[in-house]
This record gives sequence, C-alpha cells and structure tokens, in this order.
Amino acid sequence: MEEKYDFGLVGLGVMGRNFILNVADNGFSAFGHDLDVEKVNALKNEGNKAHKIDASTSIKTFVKALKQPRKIMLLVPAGKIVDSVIESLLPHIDRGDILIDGGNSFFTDTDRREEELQKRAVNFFGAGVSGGAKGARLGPSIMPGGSKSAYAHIKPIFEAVAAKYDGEPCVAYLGPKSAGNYVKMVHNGIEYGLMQLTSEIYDLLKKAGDFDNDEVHNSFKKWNEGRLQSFLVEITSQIFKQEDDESNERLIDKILDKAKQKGTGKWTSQNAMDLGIPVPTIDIAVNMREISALKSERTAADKIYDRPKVATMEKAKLEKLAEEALYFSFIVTYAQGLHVLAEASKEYGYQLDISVIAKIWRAGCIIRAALLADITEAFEKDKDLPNLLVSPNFVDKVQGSVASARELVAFGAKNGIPLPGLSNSLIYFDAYTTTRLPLNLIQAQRDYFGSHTYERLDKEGIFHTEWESK
Ligand SMILES: NC(=O)C1=CN([C@@H]2O[C@H](COP(=O)(O)OP(=O)(O)OC[C@H]3O[C@@H](n4cnc5c(N)ncnc54)[C@H](OP(=O)(O)O)[C@@H]3O)[C@@H](O)[C@H]2O)C=CC1
Ligand SMILES: O=C(CO)[C@H](O)[C@H](O)COP(=O)(O)O
Repeated sequence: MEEKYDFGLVGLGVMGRNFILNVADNGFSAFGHDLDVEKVNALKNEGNKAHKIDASTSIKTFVKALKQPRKIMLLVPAGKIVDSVIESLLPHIDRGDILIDGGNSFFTDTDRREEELQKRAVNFFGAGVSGGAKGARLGPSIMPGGSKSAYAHIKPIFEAVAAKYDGEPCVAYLGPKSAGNYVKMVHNGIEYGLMQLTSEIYDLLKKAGDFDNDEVHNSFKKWNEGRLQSFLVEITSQIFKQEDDESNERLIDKILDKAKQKGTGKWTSQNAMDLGIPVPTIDIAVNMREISALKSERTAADKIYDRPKVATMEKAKLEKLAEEALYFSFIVTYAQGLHVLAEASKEYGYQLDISVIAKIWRAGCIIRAALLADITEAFEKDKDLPNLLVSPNFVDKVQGSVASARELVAFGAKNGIPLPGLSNSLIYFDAYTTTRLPLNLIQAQRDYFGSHTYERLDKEGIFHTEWESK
C-alpha cells in the first residue's frame, strides 16, 4: 500500500515553503499544494534531496496523499483566498480532519469558518505564525486556537517545528475559537508599536546627536547586548550597516519613507477601541504609517512652515537617554497589548493565560525580547494582573526609565522632532497612573448640554443638575 504523508500544506509562498521544509527537517513526511507549478516543482526537487516531501498542483492528489485524520495547514493570503481554499478542500476531506489557518486572518473570519466547518465535523484551527521566512524555516512562534481535543493531533508537529527557549517549544494551545488568530493580531499590534518607537529613536540620534549610520548601528548593537535585547533592536542595528548595491551610500538612506501595512495593526487598534481598552502607542504607530503615506502632502507642507533649529545634544548623554526611553516605551507597548488580550479573553471567552502567551513569544517571533522573560514571570506570579505597569516586578524598571522619556519627549516638542510613539507611551503612563483626571469636567459638560447625568465622589447614585447659565 502507498505510504501516506503526516502533514499537508497549502500555499508554498514565503511562509508555506519554509514551514513545510521545517516540518520535514523534523522527521515528519509532508505534502505541499499550490496552484503555481513552479513552486510545486521547486518543493518536489527538495524532496529528491534529503526530505520526505512531495507536492502537487492537484488538490485531489494532495488530499489523497495524507494520513487520516488529515492535518492540513493553509499559508495563503488572508481574506477570500482562505475561503476559496477551504471550498476546494471540502469535497475531498473527511469528518475528523483538521484544517489549520496559519495566516494573518481576521479573528471573526476564523470564528465564522470554525462554525461552518464544525457542522461537517471538520476541526478548524486559527494558528498565527510569527518569525517571518527565517522563523518559518528554522523555528517560529506558533499561536494555535481551536478545539482542544483536536490539538493533540497537531501538537507533536508544532512542538517539533517551533522555536525553542531554554528547550521549551514556543507554541501552546491558547484557547477555543479564534484565540490563536486574535493573539497573533495583537502580537502584530505590539510589533507596530515597537517598530515605530525604534524609528523615532533613530530620528533623534540623527537629528539631535548628529549620529552617522555607523554610530546608530553601534548604539543599537550595544543596546541589543543589554536589557533591550530583542529581534527588532538586533535587526535595526544590522540595517544601518547595509550598503546599497546601486550607490556608495547605505541602503537605509535610499529607502522611501512610506511604510506600508497589511491590516493587523489597524485591526488591533480598532478592536481595542471596541473593547474600550486604550492602546495609544499602537494607535499612533498605525497613524504614522498613514501619515508616512502622505509623502507629497508632507513635502508641500514642509515648505510652508518654519520649524525650530534642532539643538545639539551631547552624543553620550543622548545615547543614554535614548536607551532608557526606548526601554520605558517598550514596556508600555507590551503593557497595552497584553491589556487588550486580557479584556478580549473575557469578552470572547478565550480563557487566555497571559503568562503562557508571553512565554511562547520569548523566541521565534518578531517581538521576541529579553523583556518577555520578565513579563512571563510577572504574569506567572499574578495571573490576574490588571496591567503590566502595576506588577511589582516592573515598578522599578519603569520608575528608573520614565524620566528619560520625559526629557526626550520635551526635547522633541521643543525642537520640532515628532516623537508620537514615545509621547503617547508617556501620556498613557501618566494618565493610567493618575488618580484624579480632569474628566469630571467632561461629565459636567455632557450633563449640561445633554442631561447625560453624572456620578459623584461623595455618594452613590446617578445625578442630573439643571445648570444655571450666568
Ligand atoms: N511573510 C511574512 O513574513 C509573514 C506572513 N504571514 C501570513 O502568512 C500568510 C501567507 O503569507 P506569505 O507566505 O508571505 O504569502 P505569499 O504570497 O508569499 O504565499 C502565499 C502562497 O499561496 C498561494 N496561493 C494563493 N491562492 C492559492 C490557492 N487558491 N490555492 C493554493 N495556493 C494558493 C500563492 O500562490 P500565488 O503567488 O501564485 O498566488 C503563494 O504561493 C498570510 O496570511 C500572511 O499575512 C504571517 C507571518 C509572517
Ligand atoms: O505577521 C507578520 C509579522 O509578524 C507579517 O510580516 C506582516 O505582514 C507584518 O505586518 P505589516 O505587513 O502590516 O507590517
């Protein structure tokens, strides 16, 4: 009898091709499917080398080649393509088979698909994958959500292919329904925040400290050897060393300053707003990509207004302030993202364990950072921690770095250097840690013009006043 394959993968693009090779490297036989014959042939050639791999452009051949219950992962672009791939699989798969969407799908799409597939007794997982091409090939962080009992079938493969942190795989069953896609969405929201913050620090080093590219490289490199150690700080340091093939300059200076986006950061902001959880660092990171896209308008407006001449700050002083401010704002960004996850867990019934999420983000993913070991510990100590900022493990870290954020935000404002991520992180911190905000006035105004009522500090109840206009 023909031997069947352990794992199937649809979509042999950037992520899919690398993921399936990773599966095969770990001793599982794997079969791929893509409509593009070149991608299929390229994978078949890999099979001729060392791996137990095959591939086909025929969906029927692909499904027939797999062991039951079939484990089929989709790594295709999010949206309608996921639905059309599921449609094309349905005539061929059986009850009990397992479909896993590894892409950045919107979480309500995952809920809808899971519900529809449940009616056919097909298990559906939304399993966010992070780590880019290299991560998919060598060990990503994987965030699966779906049926707990069906997870037992995919667990051995996922645990084998995932990145390892101190020997522990960076994958864990996260919760029912779209829990996995939701967690990946917020991962990306945090990613947007951290990327925005690193870009602001680069701007400051250049404009206020007159750092050249080698000096920016050195600062990020040095920081990556300390408490800011993280994938994004590491690649930032490397980016400043990259030569441009087409000129004598560094590539960074040749790249157009318009940042694109595929949607996950915006979804995080939108959904956080639906849940009533503030994530201003993530919001402004999305806004900045939008503002960056208005390049021609920005260029025209720049000609209209004068801006202050930037004062020079001594390099060593600036480097120290920048490290502290980046550390502070990284903590605040994780705090905001994790706060959304805690609220979403209640709202959508995900039963998320934030310490487990922090744990599987310690390696493999784009937001991996030394800080995540501390965050894991904080949430292991207190599973119901309302916000990272109030963790006893974090108070000294925040207290010791916030003054530098204040100094740089003030410097940016005075000198016309936009530091929106840093500013919003500071604003969030100051507001979240203030007992009495002036929003009593907003309540008074609402009651004044719309009889919307208000509560009082000194007694229970709902009140309305006939305000006297004088
Ligand atoms: N790139 C990254 O760093 C990361 C991406 N992701 C997510 O993973 C998913 C895949 O991304 P990525 O690998 O970058 O995307 P790619 O576009 O590189 O790959 C998608 C592949 O799916 C194929 N495909 C499209 N439609 C079908 C179909 N109907 N049947 C079979 N195959 C099909 C495409 O073929 P063709 O090109 O011929 O259309 C392509 O080979 C996305 O949701 C993305 O957001 C997640 C983490 C990181
Ligand atoms: O999921 C990812 C990383 O974790 C993808 O690289 C994603 O495309 C990044 O988002 P965007 O393209 O919007 O910057």
